[in-house]
Amino acid sequence: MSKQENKEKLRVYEYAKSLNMSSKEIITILKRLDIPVNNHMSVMENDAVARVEQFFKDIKNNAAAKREGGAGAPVLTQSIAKEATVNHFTQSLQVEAGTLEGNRREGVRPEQPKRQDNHVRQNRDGGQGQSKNQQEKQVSMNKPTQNNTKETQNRPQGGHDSRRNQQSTGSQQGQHKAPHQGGGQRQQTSSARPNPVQTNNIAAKANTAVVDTEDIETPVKSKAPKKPFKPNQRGNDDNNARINNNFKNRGGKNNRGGRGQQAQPPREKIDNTPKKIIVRGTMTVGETAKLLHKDASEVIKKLISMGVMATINQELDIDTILLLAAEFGVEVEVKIPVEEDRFETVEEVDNEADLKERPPVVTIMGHVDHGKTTLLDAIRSTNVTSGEAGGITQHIGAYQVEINNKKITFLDTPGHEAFTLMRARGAQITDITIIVVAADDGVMPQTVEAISHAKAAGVPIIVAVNKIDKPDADPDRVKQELTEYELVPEEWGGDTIFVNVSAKQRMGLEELLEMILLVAEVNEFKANPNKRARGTVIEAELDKGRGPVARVLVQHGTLKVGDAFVAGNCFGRVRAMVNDKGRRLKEAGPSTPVEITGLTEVPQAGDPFMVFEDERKARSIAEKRAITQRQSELGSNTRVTLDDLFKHIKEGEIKDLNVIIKADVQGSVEALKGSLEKIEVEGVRVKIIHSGVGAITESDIILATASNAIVIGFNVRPDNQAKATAEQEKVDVRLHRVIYNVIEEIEQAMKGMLDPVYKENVIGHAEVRNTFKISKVGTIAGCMVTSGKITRTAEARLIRNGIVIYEGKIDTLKRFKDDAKEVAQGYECGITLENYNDIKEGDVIEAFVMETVER
Ligand SMILES: Nc1nc2c(ncn2[C@@H]2O[C@H](COP(=O)(O)OP(=O)(O)OP(=O)(O)O)[C@@H](O)[C@H]2O)c(=O)[nH]1
Repeated sequence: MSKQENKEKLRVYEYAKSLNMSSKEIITILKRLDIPVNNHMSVMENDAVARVEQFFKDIKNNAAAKREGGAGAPVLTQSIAKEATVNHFTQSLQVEAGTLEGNRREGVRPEQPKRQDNHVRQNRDGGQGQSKNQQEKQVSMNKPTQNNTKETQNRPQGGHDSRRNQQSTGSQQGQHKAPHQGGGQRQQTSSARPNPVQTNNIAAKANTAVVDTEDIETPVKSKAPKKPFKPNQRGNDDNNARINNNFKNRGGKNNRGGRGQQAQPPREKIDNTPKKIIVRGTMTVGETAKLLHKDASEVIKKLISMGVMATINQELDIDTILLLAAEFGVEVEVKIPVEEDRFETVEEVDNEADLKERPPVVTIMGHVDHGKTTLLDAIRSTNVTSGEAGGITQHIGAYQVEINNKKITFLDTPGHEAFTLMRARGAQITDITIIVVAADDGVMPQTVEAISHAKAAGVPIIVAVNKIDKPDADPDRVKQELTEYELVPEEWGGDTIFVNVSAKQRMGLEELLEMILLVAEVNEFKANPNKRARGTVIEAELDKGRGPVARVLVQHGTLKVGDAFVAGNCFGRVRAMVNDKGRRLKEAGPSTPVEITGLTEVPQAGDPFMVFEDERKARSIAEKRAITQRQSELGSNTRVTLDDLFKHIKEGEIKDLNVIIKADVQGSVEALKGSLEKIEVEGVRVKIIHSGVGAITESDIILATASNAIVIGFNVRPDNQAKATAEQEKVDVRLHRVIYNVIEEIEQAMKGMLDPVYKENVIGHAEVRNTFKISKVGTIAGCMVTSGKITRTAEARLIRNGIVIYEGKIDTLKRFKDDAKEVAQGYECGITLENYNDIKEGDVIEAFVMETVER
């Protein structure tokens, strides 16, 4: 048999290791199954493996049958039944182990290996003349080690199958006759291993009749043997736990008397199995065993009986842990830790059945003086007179009105800056936007901005054409103008709702409110009121009398007085809660704006808000958030820039490149829009989220921040405020004067080919003093370096009478006969130019390098 073949055989110790069992156990099973086996080095035939596996299956089925027999019994009873099966199995192993050991001691071997094998083996083991038993015992002292585990881990489960297959193709004859032949490198490593035998451990081992030959190949010292063995001592680590268990399974010290024929029942073990464990995620078998107060081997056996072949370091998923714990009769509480300090990112999925309709949250936006504030006031007062009586209207950042027994929440701060600032802070609180356009003024720059902001946020738009009471009001003109921005009225075949109103005369307000309800109905805004509250801070301030005050929009769940909460980096407990009518509330459900007191500090508008179980928890989360924020402020920006655009595209983070265009004239805006929208690279397109004429303003930058956009300025510059904000928010602003350059830059960036900008750097000059023509080499210029230096890798230009007559690379650079990397000023050198020979005395060679410049 060749060495190669030998290596490919599956041996008992390898198979045992793959199951995280000892060779001894496998040998015992093999014998029990009447399969001829000598020792750990015996080759496992296909058939043998199959039969051992069948043996395990039988045990499993047996256990399952027992379980079924006891169906209906509580888990604990079932697991006891199961335990009995395993114990039975262990006991039978013990009996056989005892017999085997007895045989060994008497020098009886089931099958004597060839004498030569022994000889080979002894030589391999260092030729120390030890008897086989001794060697095995000593080897077993070098008990489980990380290497051992690693080996087990590295070998894929069922890895022996492949070996088995290989075996079947090779010669199978004589395997039993010469089990020790070959052995390969691993065996040799074992011989090189120091053998720090601990006498007391030898004694322990001898007593316990353990011959864990599986570790023969582990060339690592083990810590385990250093500890004197105590039968019931639990190992400090899983490896130790396994060793101890091995000892226990074989009877331990107390088995001394019965060694040979009889196995004593296992020592009575104090059952310290916990009633309940808390699981916070996947765990390894070893970790699970520790948590269950079990030996790893016990857990592994249990897993085998459940049909799971696992090694000590194998990860168990939560489902398996749950089943396993049930097998041991242990209750499990699964607590998956969420990143609570980033609670705004945690999406809570509610059952459809728990979701209840909630009032829509509406923001009013539009151009200056088009009547936003007047409209908000009109709606509020309309409702106060027609709706709830009493209460002093409070400004709490938002208010609710009721129409047709349905509520609508209006955010009190009109304007898209506030809206987008909120959005930039991650708060999505608006469900519907109302764009107010004065009928006498028409669409103005901020109208367009407002539309862009609403669209970027993906919020439905209702157009309120205001000031229709004015004599020069022309609502149709407004409709006409808005078609350019894809806001087409329904009567013209579009899907945008237009309502004519007069905020001042309070005309059309009811219709506007009804339309809001209609849009809300279509969009089905819902939330689960029966859970802890989550929302957003709309405003906050420090009140002289009441301390920090936050106006909060509850978005999910119900906020109650007494609730502990986190708002941004602040925390508190709801001391008092007031609504927009000045009424004290005990509870506030979804879409309700409330003013709360009980904070320790003042949060910021747009901060996320969430209730936690107690104030201590809230405090710790707020503190963590403060630290994280400080770190992220120090850290790098995550905004899209053209320079890292390709990376984002590649990583699939970007599907659209959001762009804001500002130009000097409308014509340029249109030209740029048209060309940029045509660009498509790898499925990524340019999306113009806003465009306009005029300087780049802070509002543009805020929109870019909220929408992760880049800003292109064409013949315009950012104003000072915008510049400062762009720098602070790290928004990529590109300024251009040539349309072609804009398009090329964007296209290249999307293709990941944004070429670095190069700058030429002249590093030196050399004057040609002589020329030599050499066949096959060409013209060598004998030069004197007159300034700087000439380097071998530089590019060169040949200058004759001030005119560049050639530009190319330096081919060779020599000092005398030797190649030189560089030659400095004042030294002579020989230079040849790549593919150029027409060099004349008096020419000047200018050396330069191209350097990349940071953009
Ligand atoms: N005739 C008439 N005037 C109106 C109407 N609505 C608002 N106005 C007037 O238009 C002017 C501007 O109204 P505001 O409500 O302050 O407009 P705004 O959009 O809130 O303005 P900013 O807060 O500056 O952005 C005021 O003088 C209002 O009285 C209306 O329906 N009809």
